Parts: sequence; C-alpha cells; structure tokens
Amino acid sequence: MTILACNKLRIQFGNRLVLSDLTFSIDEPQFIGVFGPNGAGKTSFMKTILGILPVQQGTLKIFGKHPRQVRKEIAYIPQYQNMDSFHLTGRSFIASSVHGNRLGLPFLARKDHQEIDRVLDDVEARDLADLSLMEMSGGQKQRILLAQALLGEPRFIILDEPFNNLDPKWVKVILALIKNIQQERKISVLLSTHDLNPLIHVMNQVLCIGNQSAILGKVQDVITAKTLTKLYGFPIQVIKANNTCFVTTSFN
Ligand SMILES: Nc1ncnc2c1ncn2[C@@H]1O[C@H](COP(=O)(O)OP(=O)(O)OP(=O)(O)O)[C@@H](O)[C@H]1O
Repeated sequence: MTILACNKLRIQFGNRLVLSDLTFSIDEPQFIGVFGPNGAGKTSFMKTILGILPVQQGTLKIFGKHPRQVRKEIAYIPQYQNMDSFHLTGRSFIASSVHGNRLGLPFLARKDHQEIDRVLDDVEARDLADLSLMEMSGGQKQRILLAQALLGEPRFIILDEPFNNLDPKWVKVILALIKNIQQERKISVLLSTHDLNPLIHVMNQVLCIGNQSAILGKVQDVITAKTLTKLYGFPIQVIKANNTCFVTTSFN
C-alpha cells in the first residue's frame, strides 16, 4: 500500500508560495530524512501531512486517505517543546496524553499503566519514569517525548528537528532507538534536521526541500553539491570519504 502520495501539492500562506507542484510517493515503510534551508517549508509540509494545514492545491494522501482521517495513526514531535515549565515526572508527562488529550492528568486504568510501561521500555527509559522533567537532560527529555509519541502504536512518526541542542552522543542514542523501532514495527519515519551527517547511514531516502520544490531519493543520488547548492541557493560541498559523505559549506 502507498504510504504517502503527493500530487501537484502546493503550500501557500496568503501570497507567500512555500512549495509548489510537489509530486512523489513513498511506497513502503521507510526512514526518511528531511533536509533543507531555514524557511524552506519542512515544518509546513509536516503540518500538511498531519492535517493541521489544509491542502490548497493538488492532493496529499496518507495510507490512501485524507490526512484528517488517519490523524490517530500519525505521531508528531514538534520542533519546539518547552518541557521545563512542567512540574511532572516522565511517567506523568506521558500519562497526560494517554487518551489523546494533551492537558490534565487523566484517571488511568491498569491497561493505561501497562501501555506507559511499554512505551518507556521501547525507548529504554524506565529509569526516567519517576524523574522530574526539570531534572532531565535534553537527551533524556527527547526519549520521554519519543515514548509519548509511541502511545497508541502509530504507523507513521514525524519528528521536526529532534536533535536541536543535543550533543553527538545523544543524537546517536536517539537515532538508534528510532531506527530500531522503525525497522522492527515496519513503520514510517519522517525526521527533519539541519545536520544530515548523522542520518546518512540510517535513512533509506532523503527528502530535500528548497527553492519551493522538493526531491525525494537515495542519499547518493540526491546529496550532491549540485543539487544542494541549487536548493540552498548557496555553495554547498559534499565530501565523500570512507563510505560516507559529509555535507558542508565554504564560508570563504
Ligand atoms: N502560519 C504561517 N503563516 C504565514 N507564514 C508562515 C506560517 N508558517 C510558516 N510560514 C512561512 O512559511 C515558510 C516556511 O516555513 P517553515 O516553518 O515550514 O520552514 P522550515 O523549513 O521548517 O524552516 P526551519 O528550518 O527554519 O524550521 C517561512 O517563510 C515561514 O515564514
């Protein structure tokens, strides 16, 4: 079954055209990295998949349906989440959305507690269950957010720049967890980042967004100096070495 299909999709805010004529499909569960300059439309595209932003022109189908019809099957970790203001433990934070609601602590049945334990185990975070969010590091909070996203066993997970302010060790840990879950459950992951390098060996395909358009393809086909320089409108170098490639800029 086709997972995601866009046909001549256009995203626009008033007169500001963000993306136009997007046509591509994802036909099997994959890990897809989303890459592109600031303001290119990565978040807007993700919000359109979620049905938060309307499709203005063209079509976008997810699991063959309109985004709003499959909302419960898609988990979303937005770009900015200030968890410091919450006087909650990891478990309480996850519990606050166990019934799909985001605010307030619901009464939890035994099966809800089991579900919370399950998602904590999924991200190897049982030790964080009783720790206050205020005491957690960025990487620990990211694991709690991921656990919350796994409630209800989503078929599609969208993560908008989850690695902001994380050091390379935590990026590696979180990325390995996500990749493991994606492969084991055969679900789809769309993850945006400004640093593509940690994803090079993890993603199946990359979606490069820029210049009001997007290209989906294998890393070796899409991550080239020519393509990225065009999408960024700025010189980008791609250095290939030791079976990997590094995306970099020249500031000279
Ligand atoms: N609700 C909105 N109303 C008007 N313009 C918007 C709105 N949301 C986003 N935009 C504009 O649409 C463009 C794309 O924004 P978007 O946040 O999708 O980009 P992005 O690729 O995610 O950027 P970044 O990498 O900086 O997070 C930007 O020019 C932004 O100013």
